[in-house]
Amino acid sequence: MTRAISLKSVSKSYLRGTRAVEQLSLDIRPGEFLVLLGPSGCGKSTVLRMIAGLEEPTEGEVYLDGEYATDLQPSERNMAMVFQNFALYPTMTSRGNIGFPLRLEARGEDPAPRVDATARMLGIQDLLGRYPGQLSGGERQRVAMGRAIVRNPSAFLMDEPLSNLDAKLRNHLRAEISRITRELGATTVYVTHDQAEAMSLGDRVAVLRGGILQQVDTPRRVYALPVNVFVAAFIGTPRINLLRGVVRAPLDGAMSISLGRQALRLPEPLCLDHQLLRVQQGREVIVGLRSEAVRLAPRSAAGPGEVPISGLVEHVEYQGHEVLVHFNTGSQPAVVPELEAPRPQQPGRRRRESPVGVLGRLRERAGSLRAGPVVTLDRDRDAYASAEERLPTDTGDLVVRTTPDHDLRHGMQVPLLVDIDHLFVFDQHGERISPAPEHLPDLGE
Ligand SMILES: Nc1ncnc2c1ncn2[C@@H]1O[C@H](COP(=O)(O)OP(=O)(O)OP(=O)(O)O)[C@@H](O)[C@H]1O
Repeated sequence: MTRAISLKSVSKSYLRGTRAVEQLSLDIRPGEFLVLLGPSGCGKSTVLRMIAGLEEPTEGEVYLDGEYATDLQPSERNMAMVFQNFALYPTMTSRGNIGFPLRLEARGEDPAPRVDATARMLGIQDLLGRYPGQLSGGERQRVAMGRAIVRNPSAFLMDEPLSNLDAKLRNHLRAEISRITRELGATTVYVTHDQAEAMSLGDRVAVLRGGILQQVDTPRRVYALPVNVFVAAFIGTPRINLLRGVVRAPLDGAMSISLGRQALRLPEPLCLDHQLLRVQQGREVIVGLRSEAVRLAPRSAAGPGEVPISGLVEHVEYQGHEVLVHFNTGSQPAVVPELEAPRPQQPGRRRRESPVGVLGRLRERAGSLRAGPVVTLDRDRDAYASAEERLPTDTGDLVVRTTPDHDLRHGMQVPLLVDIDHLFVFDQHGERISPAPEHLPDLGE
């Protein structure tokens, strides 16, 4: 059994006035694996709890299989929840823990056959006689999964179920959760702040920010066509390069986007998306370049759609199979306040004056605006300029992913080719303007 879950303009305010979720509408298809993704405090758990019936929406409605369900008790919804702190009863064996919901639900019925079938599915038959204190973290989480599965629920609601486990186990259980939910065909809503987890698990990913749904789409599409600078920056590792640019569209010359000391000349004939950028002439924009959109190669090697720039090597991060090269291209990074983490420092180099004051103010502003404009360059022009003048630039403004076979050292000037097909342009409010919002290329899905 599986079910459709629909939220219609759902909002939730808590007593002290916190607006945790704002006008959220979402249709989750039967059997779908939907991931709710966003930074801490963006309202993911509140959405999940409203679906479970543990929290009542302040406004809006919940529908299950098309039926009005806002007022249904949690027990009437036939959903199972799995939390990160998989609380098992310490005085019961795994068999007792898994069979517990059945004993409540179907009194007098022998739970053993269903407990055994569930344990087989999870590969934990050998653990049925053990108490929680005799199990590892991963084994305990599997028993907790067993307790959720055994009732044959129509939907699973999972709130960061793997966050207490180490990375290796997390990867392993992630694959298992994916397998089991697909085998059962149950609709699954999974909360995480880990974008890699979201991308690997979800049929679709719903990205939240400040209680507002930003985008819901397949992992491939949220990566390839983020609706705004927040989604672009939240999805993908290393983080997308976001640079401040100005559109130059002279009537009698080639169009380009100036990036401070250098410019990206848009290849001619201009594609439709770039023609549409003409109206931005003279305006500040945010240029988004993923680390794979730039390669280390001379101008002479440029293919169609590749334009040359150059960068000064600031820092080289060896990662074994690949290398992340931090370049200084003389451009100014655009800041996404909620996502800004301290940049790594190079050993032996002193950080210039701390930018905490200005960035702190920007963060406060972003917090008070909640999901308002991400970066308002015009109004914050002075604040941004001063923030950036004081930002440490010794880790570069452009991170490029490459193979380990380049011999790169600090201070080298390196020719780069930017693949303009992978260029994003966002307006001053952080909304994507190129590729144009209505542009939906066939991604072969
Ligand atoms: N019971 C409550 N009373 C008051 N405020 C609450 C309550 N529960 C959550 N909040 C607030 O609502 C907002 C959203 O919280 P929620 O737990 O849904 O976020 P989250 O995205 O799941 O965060 P995390 O990833 O840290 O768990 C936060 O600002 C939080 O402080």
